[in-house]
Amino acid sequence: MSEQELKLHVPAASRPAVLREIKQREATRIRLHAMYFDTPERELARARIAIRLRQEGRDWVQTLKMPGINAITRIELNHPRPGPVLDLSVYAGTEVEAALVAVKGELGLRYETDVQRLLRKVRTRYGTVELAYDTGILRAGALELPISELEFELVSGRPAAIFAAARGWQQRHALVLDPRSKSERGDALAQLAQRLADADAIPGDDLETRRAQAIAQFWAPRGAAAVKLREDMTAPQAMARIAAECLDQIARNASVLAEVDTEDVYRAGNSEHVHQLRVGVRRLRSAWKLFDGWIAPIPASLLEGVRTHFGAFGANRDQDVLNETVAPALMRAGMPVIPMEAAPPEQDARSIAGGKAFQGWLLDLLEWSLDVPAAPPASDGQPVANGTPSDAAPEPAIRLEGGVAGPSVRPTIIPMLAPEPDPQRLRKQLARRLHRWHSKVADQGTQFAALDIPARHELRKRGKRLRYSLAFAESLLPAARLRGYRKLLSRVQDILGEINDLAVAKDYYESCTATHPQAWFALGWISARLQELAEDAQRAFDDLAASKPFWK
Ligand SMILES: O=P(O)(O)OP(=O)(O)OP(=O)(O)O
Repeated sequence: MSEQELKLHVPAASRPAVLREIKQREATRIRLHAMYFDTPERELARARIAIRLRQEGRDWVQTLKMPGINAITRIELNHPRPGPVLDLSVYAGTEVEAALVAVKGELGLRYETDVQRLLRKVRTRYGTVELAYDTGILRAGALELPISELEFELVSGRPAAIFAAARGWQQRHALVLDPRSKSERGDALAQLAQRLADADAIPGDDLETRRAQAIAQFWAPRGAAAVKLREDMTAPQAMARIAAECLDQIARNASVLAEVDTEDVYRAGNSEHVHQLRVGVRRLRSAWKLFDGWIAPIPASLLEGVRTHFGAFGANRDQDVLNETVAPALMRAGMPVIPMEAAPPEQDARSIAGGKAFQGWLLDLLEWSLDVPAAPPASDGQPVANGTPSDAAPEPAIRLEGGVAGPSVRPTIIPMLAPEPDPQRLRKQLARRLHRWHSKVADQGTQFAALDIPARHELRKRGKRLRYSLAFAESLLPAARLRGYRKLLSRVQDILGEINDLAVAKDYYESCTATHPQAWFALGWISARLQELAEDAQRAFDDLAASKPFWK
């Protein structure tokens, strides 16, 4: 059995209004106390399995959950139990038997949840959704985290029903998408409890620092993860897989920035989360370009949202780079202190990340990514590129035409068998496009010294797009050739990145020379460094242009 569900965090300020709205219609209240099990080595969590025993009112239910085919689907096996007795024999002969037989360690209680759940059904035109508003505690050892979330589970109809319901609640109450299940949070909390216990066990006066490091690790930024594509995937399927990965990176960093676990207690979000969120957005935009023409055009609202939000986070990022990278380098080089801060960006990262506009965009993106539409057939009747709409009628194999004026009716004959798709189509398409992109970057790059600033900026963006896209296609391309190429490309990117940071800093220091003459020091230093970097960039591009082809 599988469940389709979306979860939104309810910030403290929104709780009274959410509660009021839930109670407007008849709602059922139930107390849920769940115990989750794993081995000391976290073998179940590593296999992405969660097993719990839960007291639901008076009943006991044993549940196993695993990830399903997409971000909102999970496989769920439920077994009523007479009491708090975990019975693994119920999984004999099921799809999880092999995974459980492989578990070596002894299962034990690892973390618990204690939740008050309010349940209510909502009907939308796409189907019925059950709302569950959970408030309570997640506990692992001596550590606790609050639970405050609204879940939307599909009861009947299409997944669009989940989004139709969730969108309204999200916009009315400023809710925040949180991709983590309770079990994922619980497992991470249990690991933190263990790390803190380990830190305490080692004597030394840096105990506080070690504890602080362990705590910060719990909310560590979510970097880019590898994507595995299969040769037999269609372009929309491949795009969906890539989009899921990018969205996860964006949403997880955003939820830390929105302080979903830490409101008013501890500041978990920092500049690295902003950076990684933006990396996620850039990867997504690169993928959109990579699949351009092979999938249906990206909806205008998604494109517009990406521009606005990326820009807003970008202003925060620029300031972070200035404060954390460029200014310290200038101080090291001897610049006298400038007693002035750059003006803060219009909106800080935390309020953008938790804001209704950005969170609404995330929901739209999630819904789109679950079922990426294929490219519409071109006017000649052929699907564009890799677009193979599954529900479209097959193209006619024979057209009967005749008569001077042409027949009034054109009968269509559908072939008995659809033509066999090329099993390597996706790989070939990707290799061809990446090759083209490489040629363009290499051609422009070898002229680097002669390019003006906007052209260099454009080239940097192309380089990034190529790098992220290569990473997406990596599982289908020859690994050994790719390794060398990737190194050359990231060398180019590092240099261009520094050039970009300095260009931003230059604008800032130029703006303050009148009031702070020390800024002249910064400008002199920056221009000398930019000169060096331009020479490095030229060399790096020449090496890239001379590299062995990665696409063959
Ligand atoms: O009640 P469920 O089965 O939806 O499960 P949950 O206690 O909400 O946990 P999760 O965050 O894993 O869906």
